[in-house]
Amino acid sequence: MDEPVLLTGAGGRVGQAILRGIGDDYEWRLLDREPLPAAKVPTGVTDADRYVADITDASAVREAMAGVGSVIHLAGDPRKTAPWDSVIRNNIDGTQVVMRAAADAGVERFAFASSNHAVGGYETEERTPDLYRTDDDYRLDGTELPRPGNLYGVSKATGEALGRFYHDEFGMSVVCVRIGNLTKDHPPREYERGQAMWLSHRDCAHLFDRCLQADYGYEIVYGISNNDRRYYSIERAREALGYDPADNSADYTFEGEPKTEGSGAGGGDGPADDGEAGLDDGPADPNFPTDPDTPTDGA
Ligand SMILES: NC(=O)C1=CN([C@@H]2O[C@H](COP(=O)(O)OP(=O)(O)OC[C@H]3O[C@@H](n4cnc5c(N)ncnc54)[C@H](O)[C@@H]3O)[C@@H](O)[C@H]2O)C=CC1
Ligand SMILES: O=C1O[C@H](COP(=O)(O)O)[C@@H](O)[C@H](O)[C@H]1O
Repeated sequence: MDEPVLLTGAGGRVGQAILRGIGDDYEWRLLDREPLPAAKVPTGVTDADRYVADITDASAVREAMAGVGSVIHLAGDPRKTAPWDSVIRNNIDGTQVVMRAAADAGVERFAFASSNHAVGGYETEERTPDLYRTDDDYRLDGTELPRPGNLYGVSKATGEALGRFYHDEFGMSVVCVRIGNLTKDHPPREYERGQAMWLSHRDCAHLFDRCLQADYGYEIVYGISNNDRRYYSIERAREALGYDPADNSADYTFEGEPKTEGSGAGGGDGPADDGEAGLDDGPADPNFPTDPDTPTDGA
């Protein structure tokens, strides 16, 4: 696959985890409404391949989309407390603009950053906190109906429905990745839910790499590491995409320290953050105030 890959939201946490892991493997078009500092851009990406644009700007998105073979669409408001006006604009309208431009440009593969919050409503009082524990065998596998627990989750479920539409009507291959909780170097600290849905940086890069390589029609998969604690199945991601995660939150203490000194996470494969030097995390989007109850440590 030699055509460029458009990455929206390239300057954010997920975008940087992807670029740190597979930044040298593709010809990128990077789009973000915030200008990307050099430290966030892989070597080899020219100024001409960097787009400072809002995803609701259809003509700017079409310009960035010209000649693109695949899209990873991350840009949006990531806050679970995001108000309706923001999710309507950034997550729903923005996703419609990006998917429409992709379908019109004949894009082959489209990976959409959905979220655990599209199904947060399954975490009922009766099921929690047992759900987050190793000995509980309840699993969501992507075939269940969306059950958002907030308006942000509604916007992600809507993005999944838009993907279904663009697959059925335009033949575009679409994978919706219900991302869990991405943190760098270690799972979320002292947070059972977060440890059950941890996605390490290297597993994140590997998963989106598979989204760019595999053959699929329309898929909904869960984007978490190979955690012992889990209530999301990763079987569909394995089968449909060839996802083979390396990390497991069980390799860390509840406080986030590696259990085996010197081995890092993943059973001796080196530290979980084994990405390229030169790219930094940077702040999350300055336009969106941080969720008051979201741990930002290590993200
Ligand atoms: N970080 C996580 O653990 C999870 C993230 N996600 C989803 O993954 C995607 C990326 O999330 P993060 O990287 O954590 O967020 P982030 O806030 O760190 O990055 C988002 C990036 O998108 C850009 N952006 C936002 N709205 C835009 C717009 N209208 N036009 C152009 N650029 C825009 C921002 O400038 C920022 O660089 C989001 O869609 C989020 O909902 C889903 C589940 C978990
Ligand atoms: O969709 C998202 O989910 C993660 C995990 O949710 P949380 O409620 O356990 O914090 C969140 O950290 C991230 O900001 C959000 O985009």
